[in-house]
Amino acid sequence: MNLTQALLQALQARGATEVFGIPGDFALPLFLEMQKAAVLPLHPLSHEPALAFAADAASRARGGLGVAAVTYGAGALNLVNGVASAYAERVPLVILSGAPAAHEAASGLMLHHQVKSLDSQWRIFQEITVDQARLDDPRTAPALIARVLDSALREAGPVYLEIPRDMPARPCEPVPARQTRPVDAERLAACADELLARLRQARHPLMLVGVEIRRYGIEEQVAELARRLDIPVATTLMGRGLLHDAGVPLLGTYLGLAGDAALTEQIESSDGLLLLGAILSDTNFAAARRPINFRHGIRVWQGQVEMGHHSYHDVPIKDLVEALLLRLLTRPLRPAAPPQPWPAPLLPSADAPLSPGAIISVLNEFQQRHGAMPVASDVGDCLFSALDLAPGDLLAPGYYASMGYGVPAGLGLQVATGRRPLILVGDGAFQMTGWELGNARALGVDPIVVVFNNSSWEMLRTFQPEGQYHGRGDWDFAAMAAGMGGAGHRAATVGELRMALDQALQERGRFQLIDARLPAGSLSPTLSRFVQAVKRLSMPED
Ligand SMILES: Cc1ncc(Cc2c([C@H](C)O)sc(CCOP(=O)(O)OP(=O)(O)O)c2C)c(N)n1
Ligand SMILES: [Mg+2]
Repeated sequence: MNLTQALLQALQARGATEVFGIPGDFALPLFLEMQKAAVLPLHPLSHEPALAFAADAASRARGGLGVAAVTYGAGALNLVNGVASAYAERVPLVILSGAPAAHEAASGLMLHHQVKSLDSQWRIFQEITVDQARLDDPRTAPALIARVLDSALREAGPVYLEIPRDMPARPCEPVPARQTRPVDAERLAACADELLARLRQARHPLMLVGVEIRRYGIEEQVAELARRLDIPVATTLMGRGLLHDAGVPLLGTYLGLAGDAALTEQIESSDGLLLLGAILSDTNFAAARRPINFRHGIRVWQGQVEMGHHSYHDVPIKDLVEALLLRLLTRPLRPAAPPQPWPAPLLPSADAPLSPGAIISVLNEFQQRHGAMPVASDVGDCLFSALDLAPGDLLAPGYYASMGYGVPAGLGLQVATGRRPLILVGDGAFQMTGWELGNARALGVDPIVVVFNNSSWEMLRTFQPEGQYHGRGDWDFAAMAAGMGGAGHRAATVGELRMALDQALQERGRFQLIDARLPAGSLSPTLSRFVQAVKRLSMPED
């Protein structure tokens, strides 16, 4: 066995099902050994930012590790934004970067792709990953790989492996199997007992769930916990789509002033708010009608459990939920609530012009007729619109909010799960990474893409109408599809969009690109409310 085979087997054992990559001379030996090993399929894309987004989505959609492989310097540094997104969004991504061989590093010459020093790249990735290792000795490589990959899964974050180009073919021992750290049983018991006591004392307990319950694969257990606690559940913006088919009475998504007023009141007035795996971010809580006093609640995040003025450390969320369930065995289990039928969307008339809201109504009606599809959304008003989609699988960088995520994420989702996705993307974001659709044929995937085309960076114009630089011009995206191996559709009315979606669904084997033409200035209802909320919050109370 060589180092590459050992590495790939360890990745596969920890849930990876593919590698997205773009080689370069410092990574060619690694790519050739990956090809020879044939442990994981190797999927090239066109630009490194897409590698990170595709691997991110693969991990979110199926669980386990996502993997992106690049060359040193120009390749790896092109990946930085996507890795930073995975760090912020808590995604276990593995970056494999080629690097100069030991004798090259010792040559004393400035090497091509080098920045300030040969360690510059290492230092940059230290800042955006939870663990790193340089595999420059086959004797230490197995233990280093095991430690770093286990860090990615334990902390739900990206990790960095630097592989000098004289190492991939070196003989190497297998990588040890995954090790999970023992949890202090006494601390776990004390924490679970106090948490339940606080919930029992509360008159209006409520559970607000976030991304960690997906990252640690505990959605089913959390649904059972909600049933046994017999308390209502809501999701944060980032947690939208969680528990949607878990048979719990979901109240909806908390959006503060930008969301449902009754739900906002119920959450902000709860005297026993259990924040389970949710990040305390502005996207989740900035639009609060009144600041939530988390001291009165319980916050479970990144292995910490905060209650009142004290916290328990090293209490993994998965172990905590299991401990709580064990303490609730005596309570009658409520039968799983039937999934709530999503209200039949009221479709505007067929000749009505499109708006973000109308697009969502058509998509909800389309999915009601043909079955739910997983959704990958980019950042822009398409993401705010997506919050009005019927609850379903939704992948989006709602917190880090980098544009360019949607198309690569949809490709990664279908490669990793085989499920055909709907991709929602603005025209501005499509201009960044939409061209990766040209790889759909080679990847064997055929997503249905809806471009929210308002010829503008409309979110920015909403916040700054006086800006003269928000216009993006009239790009004919439908005409561009054929050149990339897909089918293009253009829709300006509700009827045209509905027909384009039905046609798109009928055709398999080619991606479908629907250029949904939006009148200038049309905003989704949720973004309009969000903008009003942010403006209200930024004006000091008079
Ligand atoms: C990579 C990247 N660059 C810049 C931004 C800032 C930004 C937004 C956020 C605020 O950071 S929203 C937005 C415009 C998006 O345009 P489009 O995709 O057409 O969507 P829409 O027209 O619906 O706004 C930009 C440039 C970003 N989020 N990500
Ligand atoms: Mg736009």
